[in-house]
Amino acid sequence: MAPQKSTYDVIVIGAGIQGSFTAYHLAQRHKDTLLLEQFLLPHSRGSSHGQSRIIRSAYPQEYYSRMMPDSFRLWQQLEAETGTTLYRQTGLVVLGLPGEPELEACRRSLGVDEVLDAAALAQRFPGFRLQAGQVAVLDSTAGVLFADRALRAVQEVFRRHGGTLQDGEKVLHIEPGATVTVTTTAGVYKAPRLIITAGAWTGALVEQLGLHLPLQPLRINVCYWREKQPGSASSGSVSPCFLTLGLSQAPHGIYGLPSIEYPGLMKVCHHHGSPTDPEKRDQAPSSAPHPDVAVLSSFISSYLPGLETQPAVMETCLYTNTPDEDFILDRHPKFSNIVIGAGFSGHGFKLAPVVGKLLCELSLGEEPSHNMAHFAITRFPGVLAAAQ
Ligand SMILES: Cc1cc2nc3c(=O)[nH]c(=O)nc-3n(C[C@H](O)[C@H](O)[C@H](O)COP(=O)(O)OP(=O)(O)OC[C@H]3O[C@@H](n4cnc5c(N)ncnc54)[C@H](O)[C@@H]3O)c2cc1C
Ligand SMILES: O=C(O)[C@@H]1CCCCN1
Repeated sequence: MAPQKSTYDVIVIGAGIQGSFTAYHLAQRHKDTLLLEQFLLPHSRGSSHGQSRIIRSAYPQEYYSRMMPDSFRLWQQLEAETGTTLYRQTGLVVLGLPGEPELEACRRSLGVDEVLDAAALAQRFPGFRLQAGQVAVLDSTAGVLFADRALRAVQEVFRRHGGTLQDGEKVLHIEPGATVTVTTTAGVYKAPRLIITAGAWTGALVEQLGLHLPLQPLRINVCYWREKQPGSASSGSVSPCFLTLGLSQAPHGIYGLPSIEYPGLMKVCHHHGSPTDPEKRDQAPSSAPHPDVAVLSSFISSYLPGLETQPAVMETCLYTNTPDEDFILDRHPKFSNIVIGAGFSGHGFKLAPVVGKLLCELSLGEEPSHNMAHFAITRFPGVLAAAQ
C-alpha cells in the first residue's frame, strides 16, 4: 500500500546496502526520508543479497584503507543498535608476488612488515598451497560481514528513527527541479533532495536526467566448493578469507571466504563476470560454458587442494563496474540536489556505512568526512558535456 504522505525531506531510490545506509544516516539526522525499492524485500535480484561479504583494512588504494576505521566503527554501532552480530573476524591473506606494487601497497596500508612465504603460510593455514616465490600478507582485522542480516538491521534502525521504506514500488520517472518529483508504479512523491543508489539500474535511471555514466553491470557466478574433509575450511578452525593480487593465473583476482554460509562449502569466486543487463541476467543459456568456473577449478587444484574441483553450489550476483573500479559518489553535474552513489565495482559492501554517510553529507550540503576526489563524476570525460 502506498504511504499516505507524498512530501519528504529526502527521497532515496534503491534499498540495497548503499541506499539503506544512506537512509539510515539521514533518519538519524532527523530528516524525513522515503526509501523506495522496486522489489518486495528481501530479494536476490541486485548486489546486496547472500550471507557473506569480506571486510578488510588491506587495500592497495590508501583512500579506501583510510575509510576503514570509520567503517568498522559504524558497523559496530549498528551491531550495538540492533543487538545482532554482523561481523566475524577470520583474518584475510592477500596472495601475490613479493615486491608487486599492489601487494606492497596493501602491506603499507596495514602497517605490517611480516610477509609469509609458502612454508610459513602452509604452517599457519594448512589449507593453502602457495607456489614457489609467492607470498601472503596477513590482515588480521579482516573478516566476514553477514550481508542479509546487515541489510535487515540497517533497514530496521532506519524505520525505528521514523524513516519510511516502501518496497514493491519501482521508480519510473524523475522530474528534476528545486523540488524533485518522483513517479513510481504506486504514487508521486516530492522532495527538495533526491539520492539515487539503484545499483545495476542506475545507468538507465540517470539517462533520463541527461547523464551517461560509464557503468557496466556484470553477472557474477558465486561458487561454493565442498571440502574433501568436512571442517577443514570452516571458520571454526583456522581458515581466513583470501584474495589474490596480480597473479598470472587470475589477472582479475580470485577470492574466498571460509565455510560459513553452507556447512562444508567454501566460497571461492572470480572477481569478474560477463557484461549483462540487470533485467536479463538469467537469460544466459544454462548450457553455456562458464570460463570463469574453469579458471576457479584450476586455481583450486593448485592453491586449495582440500577442496573438490567442481562447484557444489552456484548462485549469481551483480557487480556494477566503473572503468577504474572506483565508486561514483557525487552530485549530478547539472542538478545539484540530486546525488548519485553507484559503480561499487564488487567491493562496496564493507564501506557501505561510510558511503551512506558521505551521500547523506553531500545531499545535505555538508563538508564530506572523507576526501571525495577519487569518486567524482567529472573524472569521466564526456559525461559533463552530455549532461548539459
Ligand atoms: C558476488 C559478489 C561478491 C561481493 N563481495 C564483496 C565483498 O566481499 N566485500 C565487499 O565489500 N563488497 C562485495 N561485493 C560488492 C557489494 O555487495 C556491492 O558493492 C553492494 O552490494 C552494492 O550495493 P548497492 O546498494 O549499490 O546495490 P543493490 O544491492 O543492487 O541495490 C540497489 C537497489 O536499487 C533497487 N532499484 C533499482 N532501480 C530501481 C527503481 N527504478 N526503483 C526502485 N528501486 C530500484 C534495486 O532493486 C536494488 O535493490 C560483492 C558483490 C557481489 C555481487
Ligand atoms: O571487496 C572485497 O573485499 C572483495 C574482494 C574480492 C572481490 C570481491 N570483493
